[in-house]
Amino acid sequence: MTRLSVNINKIATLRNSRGGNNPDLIQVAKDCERFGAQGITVHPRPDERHIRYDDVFELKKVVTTEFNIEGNCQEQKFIDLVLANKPEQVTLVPDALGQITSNHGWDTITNQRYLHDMIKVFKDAGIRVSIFVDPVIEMVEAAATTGTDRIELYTEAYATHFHQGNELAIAPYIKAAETAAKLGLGINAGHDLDLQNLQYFAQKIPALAEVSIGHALISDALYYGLENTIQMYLQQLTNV
Ligand SMILES: CC(=O)[C@@H](O)[C@H](O)COP(=O)(O)O
Ligand SMILES: NCC(=O)COP(=O)(O)O
Repeated sequence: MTRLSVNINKIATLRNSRGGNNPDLIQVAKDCERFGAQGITVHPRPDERHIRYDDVFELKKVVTTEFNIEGNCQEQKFIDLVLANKPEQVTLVPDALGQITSNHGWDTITNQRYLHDMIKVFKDAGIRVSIFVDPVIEMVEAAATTGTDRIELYTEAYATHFHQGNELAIAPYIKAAETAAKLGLGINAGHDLDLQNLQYFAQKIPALAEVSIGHALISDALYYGLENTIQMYLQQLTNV
């Protein structure tokens, strides 16, 4: 069954908006796992707009499922943070500093040598590596020679077109996943997945190991409550 990793960036956004510790990020992470989350994902960005570097050290102490740290390894501070905390997984994302959110995968062809060397650093530390890629066959093929354990398919395009009624938007993701599986790569996915588009995606993508979901899930929790919401997302991943 595809694992659900809850991205708690937006809990930190709410906390930081008033400068205190409410909501308590660490307690929310523990509660997410208690409610059924099979992983906790965070994406500390250099401007610490939501997840702060210090949060990662505190989360490492309490996360008992799978801890997934996302970020741009072109920042030395990120490399040091990951190596100091040794999460189960690091997901390398090529975000520029000023981006409002992640909006593209790696060019695994032009960054082949760089990614190969960076991935080795994390794998030598015993950390599983996933790299964020667009559903483009050539990018998936080049990902396979970087040494990465997994790819994370960037799903914004799927999510956007799905909401416009275009289920054909899944096609490039199926081809990318089939190529990844043939090349021995694990398959994760994330960005803009939600209660409406998740089940169809999970049904169509072979061997989908993990989805990391944050923005929509935390937004849904405002209406349904966090425990209910996590259960609703898990339900979408059951028997697909
Ligand atoms: C890599 C990705 O698509 C998301 O995990 C990203 O972490 C979202 O970042 P924000 O929560 O800052 O939008
Ligand atoms: N890697 C995707 C992730 O962690 C959460 O993305 P989103 O659900 O906040 O768009």
